[in-house]
Amino acid sequence: MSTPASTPHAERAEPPGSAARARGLTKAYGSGETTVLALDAVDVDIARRRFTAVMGPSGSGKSTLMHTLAGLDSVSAGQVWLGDTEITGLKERELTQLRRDRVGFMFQSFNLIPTLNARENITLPMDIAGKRPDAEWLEHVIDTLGLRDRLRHRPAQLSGGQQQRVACARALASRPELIFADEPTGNLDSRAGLEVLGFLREAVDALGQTVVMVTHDPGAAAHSDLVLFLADGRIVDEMDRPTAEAVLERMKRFDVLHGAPHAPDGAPHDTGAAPQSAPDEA
Ligand SMILES: Nc1ncnc2c1ncn2[C@@H]1O[C@H](COP(=O)(O)OP(=O)(O)OP(=O)(O)O)[C@@H](O)[C@H]1O
Repeated sequence: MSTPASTPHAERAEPPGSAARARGLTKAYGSGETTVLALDAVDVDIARRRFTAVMGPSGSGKSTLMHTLAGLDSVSAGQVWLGDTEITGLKERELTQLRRDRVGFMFQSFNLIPTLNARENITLPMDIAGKRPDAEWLEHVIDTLGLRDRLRHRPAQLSGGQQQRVACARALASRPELIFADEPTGNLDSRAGLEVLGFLREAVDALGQTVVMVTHDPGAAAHSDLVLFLADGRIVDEMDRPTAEAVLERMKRFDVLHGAPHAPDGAPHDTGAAPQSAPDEA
């Protein structure tokens, strides 16, 4: 692993401020009586070079928040900026180009191409865009993710964790301003999951990237710098320097509020926590 001082990134000065920002971000699905308000006037700032986790009960709007911040989904009202560029109102073509240039994505399914080897998968988005990778940066990402001796392997010849590392390298390869990760450890065993979280952490600490991760796992959220908690389409709380225990306790308060019909073992949680009258409004 490289130290921050030795990275090519370290010399690159970035403007301070937010990597992404939203004001009054509202997303409604459907119309009339069947309208679902997935996001309800959300204000959020995603700080540069930080690892932000997004948590909340099922249906609270986590994926919708990520998709609208990334410009993958339109908004019903409000404004979204990626860096200094307001993306709400951009035409689809401009948006596609902006996403391609400035955003990296990691999803639960790695979406690797089976017939391409690891290196080809990593550079595929840039190849499609007709862009040449920054060679120094690419080699640095490959070494940081420990993929040097796996570059000629095809996905089927790699473990799940290695495949996810390739997906991580692919998200980093174009040196995006912002990486969105949706449940990136969801399909992995705990060891491989920890590896991926370590690499996302490394991407922030050593490579100076900005990461936003949606997760259901308090242990995964504990790798972040800041956890945003969503409930019913609103950011209702946040936690700096989270621990798994503190995040779990906070999540249990949602269970109390929502009746927790589906704990992992099929039984409601016995939280022992006092019911809250209302979540803390941020
Ligand atoms: N395409 C859609 N059409 C209609 N309703 C939708 C659509 N996508 C999401 N919703 C609704 O919007 C709300 C927020 O959904 P979202 O997927 O953002 O929640 P989430 O917190 O990511 O949930 P989970 O943890 O279960 O993945 C939910 O009530 C959901 O049913």
